[in-house]
Amino acid sequence: MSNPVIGVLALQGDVREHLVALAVADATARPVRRPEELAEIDGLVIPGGESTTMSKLAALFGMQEPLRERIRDGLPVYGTCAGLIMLADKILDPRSGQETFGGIDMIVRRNAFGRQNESFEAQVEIAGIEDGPVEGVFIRAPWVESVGARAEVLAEHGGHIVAVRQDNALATSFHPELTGDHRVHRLFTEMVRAVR
Ligand SMILES: NC(=O)CC[C@H](N)C(=O)O
Repeated sequence: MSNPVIGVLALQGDVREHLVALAVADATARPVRRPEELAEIDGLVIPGGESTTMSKLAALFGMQEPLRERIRDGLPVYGTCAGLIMLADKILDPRSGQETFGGIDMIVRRNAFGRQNESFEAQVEIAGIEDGPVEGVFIRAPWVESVGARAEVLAEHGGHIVAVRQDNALATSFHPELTGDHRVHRLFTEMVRAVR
């Protein structure tokens, strides 16, 4: 079977690293910026960056509503860090006017693990990923305060939820695209294949 086409939302953030990780994980990866491009992809990664800026740019590029709708219709999506925030149905501490795409019934807290200079790496066991823990890179990372009944917690760190899946939506507080270990991207590619 041919590789699934997986877009990386390229409004802002670490797009290039995800494109590389997806290519290693047997996907055809491409940047996505415009609503028309949503018709050409089987799945979408929302990268890390700054969720407040991403929210503004999504509105500016006319992506907010079309993407929200595609996610609601079942487009497989994977959000890392700021991308996790964009997939949350609710932010505990949003900037004024900050919007998300939603898709996962969870409440997130931005910058919960501290500021930039408190960034760290940690071994994270993820349900559904074999062969040991993943090296999680946490950069001004959010955590998930609580999840609704339909969301499944896949990982915790220090007693806080850091990876969640709900149906076709996957989200991690950390950045697996920065480590050279592409098992999380493989998990996502498999999710995309399963619904294609
Ligand atoms: N590395 C990141 O993506 C940081 C996320 C950032 N703190 C935000 O609120 O969007």
